Amino acid sequence: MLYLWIAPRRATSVNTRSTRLSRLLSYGKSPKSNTDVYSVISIPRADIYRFGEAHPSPPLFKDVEWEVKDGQTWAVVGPEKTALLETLLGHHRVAPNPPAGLFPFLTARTPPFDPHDTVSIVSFSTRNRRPGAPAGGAFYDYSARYGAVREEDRITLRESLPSQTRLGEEVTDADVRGVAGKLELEGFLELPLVALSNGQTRRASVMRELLERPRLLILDEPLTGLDVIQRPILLDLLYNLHIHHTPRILLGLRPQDALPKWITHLAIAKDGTVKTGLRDSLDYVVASHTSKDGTLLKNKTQNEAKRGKEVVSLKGVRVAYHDRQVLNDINWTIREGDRWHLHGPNGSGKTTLLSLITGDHPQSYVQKHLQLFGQPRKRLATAQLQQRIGHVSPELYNAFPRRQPGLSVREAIATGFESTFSYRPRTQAMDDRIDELLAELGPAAWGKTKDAKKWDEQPFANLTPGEQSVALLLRALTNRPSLLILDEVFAGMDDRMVEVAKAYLRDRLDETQAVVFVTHWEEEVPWAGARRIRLGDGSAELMYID
Ligand SMILES: Nc1ncnc2c1ncn2[C@@H]1O[C@H](COP(=O)(O)OP(=O)(O)OP(=O)(O)O)[C@@H](O)[C@H]1O
Repeated sequence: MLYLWIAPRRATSVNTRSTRLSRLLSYGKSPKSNTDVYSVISIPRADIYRFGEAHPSPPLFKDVEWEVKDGQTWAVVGPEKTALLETLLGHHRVAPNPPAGLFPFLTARTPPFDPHDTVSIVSFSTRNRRPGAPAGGAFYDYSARYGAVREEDRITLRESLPSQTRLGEEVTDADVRGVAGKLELEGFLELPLVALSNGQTRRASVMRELLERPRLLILDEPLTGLDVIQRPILLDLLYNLHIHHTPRILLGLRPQDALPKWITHLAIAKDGTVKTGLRDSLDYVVASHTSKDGTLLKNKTQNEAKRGKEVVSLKGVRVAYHDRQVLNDINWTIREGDRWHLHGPNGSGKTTLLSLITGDHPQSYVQKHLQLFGQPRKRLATAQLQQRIGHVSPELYNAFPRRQPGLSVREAIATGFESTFSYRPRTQAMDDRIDELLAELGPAAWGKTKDAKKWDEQPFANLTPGEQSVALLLRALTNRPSLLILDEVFAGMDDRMVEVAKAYLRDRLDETQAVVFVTHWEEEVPWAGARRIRLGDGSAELMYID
């Protein structure tokens, strides 16, 4: 067993504790001196196995030697980083068991802390079920946030916060305001959770964990979905928390995440090994994800004079919730063959704007000018509209059904033909199209040769998060839709999957297909000459590069 110690609940007064929580979360204090320097993480030399797998099955990692000392700042990187982080959470077996426990700083103290109570993870690589979503993996209606909020979705951010820490201490209003302020969430505390944007939701998850006051907080891919302004704010906050031990922080970073300056050490999990050491002593290069050939769009339809027919036309579009104006007077025309990069800070209204185009937003019916595929939105049934749009988004990813055993990968991809979320019988032509897409974008293309043939037969829910993202991209492509909306489409994918998907989007789409690509990472955009539309302060700014 991984966790050897059970900590007795501590009996310190609630008020003293919560005052201390507020104090420790504040900036500008020097770290407390720590004469008892314990190892934070210790794996002297061990192999790591999946639980339940009999000897002599090959280990997940062989000959791991990893020691994280107080005062060091570590990031875990590499294609197998999530498995290494899972090991810290007790999901895998460490053999032999580290004699002082995996976390000597917790277990070597008197009385010891139980890591179950004091080590937490916020993971954006394996996405969590949205609070309020049905248990058991059934599909839920992610468009609920756009209409009248239902009773069960009414829970606000403030109501979703813990009232007690992991160790039973009270979380006060001052604690909540302190953390909300640092994560720029003060203005959202009274909003229903469903109303929060993707970036706001991610910051809210970090907030919840901080209020629970773990002793070690692991953040897997914390920069996913954050805009360029929020990234340094979050990293600064994490660094300050780390040096004050409130709590200690361990980061899991994606290949394209620049290493924060304050990271001193790396653990690289790759090919069944874990290399550890000072960051400069290891051979680790951040992936650039820029287009390999760097050429501008060859597609002639980017030229204004030769642009194709209108696919979407918006004039004077507005969306407001009570006194909160989210979109104000937006004008935008998308034409056949266009490649758009839609960007803007977290909460600027990107998802809202796209939900008008996909017909998910009830206010799409009341816009003065919203023409889709040459017709007013009102004249198009939503189902008919959605069959012409291939759509990937974090909201759709989270809502996609993951019942066990549920849909197979092939069945999940096939739901794209009718833009549904449940099993539909397939024709031979549909299977042929799926085979074609699998050959170009599936496991054989990103180098997973083992079991590649059977990849599409397994349950969708069993895929890794990156593989699920690939399957949902295939789902969006099945119908050769006139409009593709790709919102954070590469989330969770590894380097190779991203390269393959980018090459496909660059070279294999039909000339007439229009694409709206949403990302906070400029380097993810597959086309060097994409048009740009930026949202901010409720309005839009257009940039054409021809
Ligand atoms: N029902 C609602 N009531 C009040 N505000 C809402 C509601 N729904 C959305 N909002 C607000 O509208 C704003 C725009 O949200 P949206 O999801 O469109 O942002 P975004 O640009 O996609 O953000 P991100 O980059 O974080 O995904 C957010 O500030 C959000 O809190």
